[in-house]
Amino acid sequence: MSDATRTIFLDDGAEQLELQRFRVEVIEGPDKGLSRAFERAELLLGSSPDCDISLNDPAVSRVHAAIVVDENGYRLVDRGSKNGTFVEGLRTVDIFLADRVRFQLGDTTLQFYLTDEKVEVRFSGSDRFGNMLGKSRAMREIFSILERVSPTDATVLIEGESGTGKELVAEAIHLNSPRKDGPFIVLDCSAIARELIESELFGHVKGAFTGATGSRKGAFEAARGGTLFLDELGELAVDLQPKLLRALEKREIKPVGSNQSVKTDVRIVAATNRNLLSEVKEGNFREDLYYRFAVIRVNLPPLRDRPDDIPLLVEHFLRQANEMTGRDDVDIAYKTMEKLKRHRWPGNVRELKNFIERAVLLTQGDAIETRYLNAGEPSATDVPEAIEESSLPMVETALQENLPFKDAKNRLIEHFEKEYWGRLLERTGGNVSKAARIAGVHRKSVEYILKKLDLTREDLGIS
Ligand SMILES: Nc1ncnc2c1ncn2[C@@H]1O[C@H](COP(=O)(O)OP(=O)(O)OP(=O)(O)O)[C@@H](O)[C@H]1O
Repeated sequence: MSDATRTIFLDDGAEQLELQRFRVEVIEGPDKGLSRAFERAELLLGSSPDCDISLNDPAVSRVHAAIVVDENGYRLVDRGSKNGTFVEGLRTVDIFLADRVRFQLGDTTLQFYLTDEKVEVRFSGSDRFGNMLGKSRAMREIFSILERVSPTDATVLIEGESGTGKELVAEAIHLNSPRKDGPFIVLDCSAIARELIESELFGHVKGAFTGATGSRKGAFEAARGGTLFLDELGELAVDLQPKLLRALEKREIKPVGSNQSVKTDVRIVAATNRNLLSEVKEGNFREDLYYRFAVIRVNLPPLRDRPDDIPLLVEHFLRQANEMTGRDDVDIAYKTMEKLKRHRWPGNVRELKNFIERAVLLTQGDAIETRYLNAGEPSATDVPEAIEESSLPMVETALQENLPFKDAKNRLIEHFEKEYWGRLLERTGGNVSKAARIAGVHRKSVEYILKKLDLTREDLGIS
């Protein structure tokens, strides 16, 4: 056990890690002079703006290495970087750090310092918060924060890549707050036309603009007594930001076209998959508004950084998929689970959930297979030419309609599935069992897919 850290087990099953605050400084390289102190159980170093120490060094990988703290001490762990992590000229994968140790990532040299200040980090004793599951230390640290902040009225900012569970966290905060019997209103700042967003947020009075034939309540009013979840906050137009700031600070709003203020009664939770601090630096997001939101920040790590959560999630989604498809026999082999733990999951938990659902549908035996899993992130060369060509017009339309990426992708997949099953059933003369055999899926799955795609026998020309 290290002198600088120790874990205490608390009565409610929670753990508390006592550690010495530490500092990392760039000694050599493009970011020379950069120095930051931390009191966290894990932090990331790399060239991605989402890393805790973000380096402008082209020889550094996006997520290059991590500093992980536990009761054994402070470890420097290489995260599969291209050019390696070095200590004293030796390439290292996982090494304990002591005060003043220097290490090298790409062309950057950094130094680790322990400060005299002691801090405590808590991990929940539970592997769920609301409908959110997770047993990794990173998630249990987040659950512990959520357990403490949910019952208050504090504004919370949830950050994380697409599919990491931001909306689920927002919902769980609401359901664990005294406002749980009030409304939970979601406003996706990226999905509303620029000229309508002010009225969507604050409402409008009759005649406020052309087409405003009556007055209408906005999201702040609709969420009265409950929680307002502002999704994709980073997409909010800069000229609307001062109005939102005013609404948060004064706790009052002015509907468009009215000069009377109305007192609000909402708890605000916001989410973003952009790094808002970089948006502040780029001038796309107001600094004062950022700090108004950043009082409590919850940063959901990508799934690839918490493989310990995968078995729990897989079992949960497997149960759901078995129920949904009316099958109760599909299971998972140990080796398959290990493969899933190593996969990179660029679409995070959403992708894992979809994968399990698809795998259950397509599996003929009683164990899910990984042959439907891409080995890595899909690249342009993975796309067969014919699909590439036929999907182009849909991509064009989606871009013209400003459709969010997720919706555009789902539309494309749905289109493909309809075409695929339509043509296959045409070939088999409407024989579902034969189509299932050719496609290599269970007959029940085909019936489920047809129902899901809303394809009737008539559409398919089956008599
Ligand atoms: N920890 C978790 N436990 C159980 N289900 C999860 C977890 N995280 C995410 N999910 C599920 O994954 C899917 C995606 O989650 P969610 O929509 O909350 O992600 P998001 O971060 O808001 O995504 P986006 O930024 O694309 O809107 C949902 O079906 C959600 O229920």
